[in-house]
Amino acid sequence: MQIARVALDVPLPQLFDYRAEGLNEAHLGCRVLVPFGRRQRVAILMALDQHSEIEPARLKSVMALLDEAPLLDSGLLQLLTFCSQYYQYPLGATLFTALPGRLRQTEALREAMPQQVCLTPAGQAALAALPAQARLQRQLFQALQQGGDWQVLVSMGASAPALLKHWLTQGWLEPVRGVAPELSPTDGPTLSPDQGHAVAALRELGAETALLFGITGSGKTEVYLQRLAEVLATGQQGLVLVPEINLTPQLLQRFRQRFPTARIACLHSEVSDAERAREWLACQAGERDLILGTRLAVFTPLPRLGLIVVDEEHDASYKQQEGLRYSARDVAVMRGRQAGVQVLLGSATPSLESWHNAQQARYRLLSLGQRAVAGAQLPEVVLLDTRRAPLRDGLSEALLRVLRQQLQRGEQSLLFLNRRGYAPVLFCDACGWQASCRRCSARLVWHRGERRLVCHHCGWGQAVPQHCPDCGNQDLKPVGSGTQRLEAALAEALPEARLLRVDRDSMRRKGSWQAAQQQIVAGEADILIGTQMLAKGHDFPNLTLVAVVGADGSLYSADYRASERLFAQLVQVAGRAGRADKPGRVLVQTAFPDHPLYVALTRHDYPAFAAQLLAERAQCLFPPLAYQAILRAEARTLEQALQWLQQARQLMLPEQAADTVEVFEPVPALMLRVNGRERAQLMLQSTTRAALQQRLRAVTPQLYGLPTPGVSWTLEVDPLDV
Ligand SMILES: Nc1ncnc2c1ncn2[C@@H]1O[C@H](COP(=O)(O)OP(=O)(O)OP(=O)(O)O)[C@@H](O)[C@H]1O
Ligand SMILES: [Zn+2]
Repeated sequence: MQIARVALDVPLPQLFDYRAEGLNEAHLGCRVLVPFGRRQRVAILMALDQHSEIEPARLKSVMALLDEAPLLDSGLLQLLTFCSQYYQYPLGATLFTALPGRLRQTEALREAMPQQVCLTPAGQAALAALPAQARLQRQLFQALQQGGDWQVLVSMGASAPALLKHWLTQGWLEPVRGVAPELSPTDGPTLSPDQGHAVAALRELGAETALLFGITGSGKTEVYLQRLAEVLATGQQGLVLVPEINLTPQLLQRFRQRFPTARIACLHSEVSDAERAREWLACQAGERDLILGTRLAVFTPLPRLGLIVVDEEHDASYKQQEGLRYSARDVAVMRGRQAGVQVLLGSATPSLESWHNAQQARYRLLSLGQRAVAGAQLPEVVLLDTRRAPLRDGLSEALLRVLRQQLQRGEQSLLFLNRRGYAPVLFCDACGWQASCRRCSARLVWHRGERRLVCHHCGWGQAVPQHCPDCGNQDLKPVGSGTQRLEAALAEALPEARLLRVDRDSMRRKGSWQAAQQQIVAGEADILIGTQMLAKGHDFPNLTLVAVVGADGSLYSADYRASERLFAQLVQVAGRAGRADKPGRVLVQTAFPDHPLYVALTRHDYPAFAAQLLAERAQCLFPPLAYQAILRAEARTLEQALQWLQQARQLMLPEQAADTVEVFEPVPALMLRVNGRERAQLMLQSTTRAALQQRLRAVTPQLYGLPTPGVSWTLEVDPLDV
């Protein structure tokens, strides 16, 4: 009896056995339909076997084979199997994460058909002697002599679809791998010496990983374009990953302009399900040359892959925060290694992980030290000491003065504050009451426009109370500033300025961000007020001043990654100033002007700052000098969560004292309550990745066996937020 071992999209770590006749090795990676519980489900065929642990009487049968050719080729299966093991996430759920939503269901079958087919030699032989009365078959055979469009062929007769599918399964037809059009990229600018050196080095490097460290505006994108042109010219596919917020129409435009004849797939969160499935299949059929996408695009099937680029490789959005908690950057590096293609990571502020790898010569380091546009300089960074300057609504008089000068000169300014809403705290100074969320251990943020208090963690909200619910005091005070408050204060102080606020609240409607960008480029706004949405990757030529306010809060955070992030953020936002011919300036309002982070910022010295952070991490044994995994549990009460983690810890403890994996005590999470559930976590840590992986592999399967009344748990490898 033949057994099919299949992967299902369920939160269980094993594969499932079914009886299956008529399947063979060529079907591995195809989808099949199987009964599961009371339902039918789509599964992926992973292995064929003659034996099963399940008694024959209890084995159910595969109901149908859904694909003619594997949906996941052996390379992707290998990559996803690795991800499942590395991230300790069930294989089935991992595979289904990689599939576009449509292809996880049976309905998508029509779309899974090839676009173009042609006869194989076997097909030529088998169909040459068709009897005269088989009219439709003869017509199809005739039409197929030149190869044919699937949609046209299936419409030739009522039974044409069935016939063609049958011929496909017989191996008489095969999908036509799209023939790449003549690729003639338009010319880019003459490369700067740094850029030229980087491109030459990458050409020599072969299938390794390189870190392109280039200051903002140094022309990293130009280096990617150059390398992609070379790769595409040899008929290979290029995969470019960017953070969600950077995948703008402008960026796509830049790629289209350079590669006018290339077939470009654009995969991001606003692409519809149907579109995503279509593009995915087109990539798989080799009918796309260039793939521009966000995190999830790292799993796109690419039979002719020749280069992977990860732009802004330090960006936190490459990390998936639910389900399969993968880092798309790390998966890209792994994919490159498995597929034997080069991976190019780029950033002005590399993650310490990548920087460390480059220092250790695991990655090849390439640097761009100058701005690309002739004459463009890095902006001067000036610290505004607020210790002696009173702030009104978060703004100092010195800052207002500079903003006024900017207005007179007709140049744009950007005010950066990474906190939306009006004020982060609503406070009663009679009794000390603060508005806080009922379901989270978080304060409610006052959104003045909507007259509401909103929790930024769970979304719960309420109307702003007229008086203090504890003591009745009517004089409730907003404490601290969000973007809305800055906007209101500026409207009062500089009534003649045209203000534009850019944050997740003001840009909620689809298309509004795009409209705002056009407005900025057209010079229809004088002062931009924004969160990190405004910080990244944009080129606004008339923007000459960036002012940073309210950044001090992240300097002394409990999260050891906070200062790495703040630095990256400030370099990014500072990099928006003076990108064209006018020089730019950056002002930072701070009460800690001697802090090493700000000092490094004024000197534009990422390497010095990185060296200092790495020294600190080495001292405390934090990543990248150690490897971590976090086991999180949540329940109605903290007690339950901690208890479950205690049991888990017993399983996880090392058997020998010499073991290098540390398993810490469970502790309450920094944000204890979210959405009415209480959370706790325990950390595993080791100085070697292999030891940590080995321990996780040994114990994770047992976690599924622990009793979990009311407790839900997740395991995260290489967590970014601890
Ligand atoms: N060799 C060159 N000669 C002239 N202009 C160039 C050259 N390379 C890039 N540029 C221009 O310089 C500007 C910045 O380049 P690019 O966007 O590639 O930089 P980047 O390093 O990716 O920037 P950032 O990381 O700050 O977003 C762009 O307007 C680009 O067209
Ligand atoms: Zn909440």
